[in-house]
Amino acid sequence: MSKLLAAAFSLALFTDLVIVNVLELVSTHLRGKVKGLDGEAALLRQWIEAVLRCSLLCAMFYWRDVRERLMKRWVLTHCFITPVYETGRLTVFGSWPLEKFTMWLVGSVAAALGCLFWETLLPESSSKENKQKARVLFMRVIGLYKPDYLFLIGASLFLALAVVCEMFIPLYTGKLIDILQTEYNWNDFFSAIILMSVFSFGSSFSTGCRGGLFLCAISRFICRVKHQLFSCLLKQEIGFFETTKTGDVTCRLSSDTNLMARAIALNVNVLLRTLIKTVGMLYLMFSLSWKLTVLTLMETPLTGLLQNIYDTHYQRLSKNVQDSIAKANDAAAEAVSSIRTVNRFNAKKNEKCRYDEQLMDTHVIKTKRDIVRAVYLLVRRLTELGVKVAVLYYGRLFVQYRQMTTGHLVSFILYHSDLANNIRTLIYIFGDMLNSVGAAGKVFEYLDRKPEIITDGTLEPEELKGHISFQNVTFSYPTRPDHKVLEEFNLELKPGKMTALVGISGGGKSTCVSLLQRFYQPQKGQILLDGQPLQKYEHKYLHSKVVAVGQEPVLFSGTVRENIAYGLPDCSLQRIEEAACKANAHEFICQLQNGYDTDVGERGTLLGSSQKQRIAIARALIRQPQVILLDEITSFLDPKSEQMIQQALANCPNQTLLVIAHRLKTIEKADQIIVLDQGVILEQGSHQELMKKQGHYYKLKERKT
Ligand SMILES: Nc1ncnc2c1ncn2[C@@H]1O[C@H](COP(=O)(O)OP(=O)(O)OP(=O)(O)O)[C@@H](O)[C@H]1O
Repeated sequence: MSKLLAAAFSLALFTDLVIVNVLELVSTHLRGKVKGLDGEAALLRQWIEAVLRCSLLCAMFYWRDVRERLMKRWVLTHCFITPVYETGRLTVFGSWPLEKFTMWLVGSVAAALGCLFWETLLPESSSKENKQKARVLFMRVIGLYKPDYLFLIGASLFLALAVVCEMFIPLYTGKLIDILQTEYNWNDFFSAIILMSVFSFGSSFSTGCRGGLFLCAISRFICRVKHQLFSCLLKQEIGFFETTKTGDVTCRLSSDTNLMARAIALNVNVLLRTLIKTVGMLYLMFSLSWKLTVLTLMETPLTGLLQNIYDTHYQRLSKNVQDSIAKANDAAAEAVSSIRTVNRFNAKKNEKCRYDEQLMDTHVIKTKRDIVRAVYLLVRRLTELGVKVAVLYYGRLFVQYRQMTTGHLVSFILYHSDLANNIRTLIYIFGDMLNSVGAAGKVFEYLDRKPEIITDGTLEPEELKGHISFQNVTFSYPTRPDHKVLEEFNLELKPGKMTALVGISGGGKSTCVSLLQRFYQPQKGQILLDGQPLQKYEHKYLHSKVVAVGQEPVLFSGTVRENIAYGLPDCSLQRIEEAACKANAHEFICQLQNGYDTDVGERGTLLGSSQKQRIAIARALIRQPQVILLDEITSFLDPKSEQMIQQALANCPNQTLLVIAHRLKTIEKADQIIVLDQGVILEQGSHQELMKKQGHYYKLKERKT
């Protein structure tokens, strides 16, 4: 593509050179002599020539795609740069022409640089699709701001007022200088002072009001969006959280929602202020001296190009610095968390070296980043200085030739120092707004996401037997779609009976429990509860009738009472105590310092494993479930604690129990034992039957004892 572009560029350049020569010959032939570039007639001829060259080049080359549009931009600039320059030069300086072909060459280079500048500065402009997307997102964010429109309108009005007041201050400073230079009368002096004070007060007052209103709107917006986003996230299926990194989710909730709010409120605020100020200042500067204004504007493209190049490099290096710091932190954290292993292998020196290397890496990248910043600042300051010197030089000349007063020059200089900052802000804010809109895109992605597991079931029968049957279930996890954990799997859990799932690790036992809780949806087949597919049951009802207790139950920081009644806000203490009694937990809870009001600590760290398990069982039993799923709940317990849990389970004789256990001793009393391997049932029967058979169960039992 770039080769094609270079060829097209060279061909166009060559063709143009030919056209220019032919036009020159024709013109010489018609007039009989070569005309210089001075004078209005020559200027008119240049404009006509430019139109002719441009039309001929456009007719010869047919430009379609983005890159070729770049050529079109170049041809337009290339053809018209000379007449535009000449028009400006003749108006400002009178006469001072360049030689014809030097001018052509300068024009070509300037046009190429201009196009390059455009491409580098505004690369997004070439992608219509991106622009369209950004616009749609922008409008959606505006829509979300609807409840805060009053705040935003008020803030915008104050903003406009503040900017207008601010703009007049330099003008009156200049006026004051002019008044002081002449034989002034006190009236003029005082009225100028009063006006300046009014503008200063108006500007500060409006800025304060504007800031307050904007911040209020932003804060309300962020709260609303975070609430919506969090509700949407909670509705998503478990598979979503497995395929999405936790960091991504928290990032959407924290920084992206903030960025999104900034996209409209703060950025629009800054954009509006800078835009009004820039336009107003340009107007006032033009009225003070249009020649000096044109001179100062020459700095703009250069500043833009510089800022863009700097931003690209600085952002890349900043990201590298962040990555490198993260690596250094990881190295330190790993060494500290595994300090026993480090000591055991006497690897302190190695760890020190590893950490030092990472620190050195960070230092090198940081130095590179700082050099880039220093060079940028140097070039920027030099450019600013150059323009300032030019403004002062020409300003002095204009004052000398009485084309402007000293006061006007002072006002102009005050505006000029602000103008450069404003233009830089305008360039920066454009990129920042696209970034923020990008963040909004990510937030909307989550807000719009429909959970893959639909929870619109309505069945809520008063009586439930707890008869479960897996019918030809085929399932693979969303993170590993090619690995079938269950294939054409069939299983029956009889009501009021205890079924035990045993087998070697990875056989698919816990997967059955997850499917019964509807954490995932099987790809094929169905799971029936009392003859009805699980999805037909009302979501909350299902989760109160089918409950699970895991190997390491998670308790939340709060009291014992809050943990048992988790998710049941209006539960009475009597119900809580009943559940605790059934779970064999009441006794130990009463012995705790504050009984049911004892704090369990973060994730229940203040309780022992068996105590946590029994609270988790109480939390399950309080819902009066009909199906209880127990996934290796006694694995880590000592025999006494295990016995307590067994007693607790004996208190639920009418429930359907599905027990997963590695300690086969705990499930000997089960009504049926199922041996599972690679998602396939190898054997099933009672303990006695399976022992008699001397098959897989027998071997497992032998291995474990
Ligand atoms: N969330 C998950 N995402 C992807 N694969 C998973 C996930 N959970 C389990 N697996 C895989 O599914 C298969 C069955 O796992 P499962 O946990 O159901 O077996 P298990 O019999 O309960 O094993 P264990 O006794 O070790 O708990 C294994 O190959 C496992 O690696």
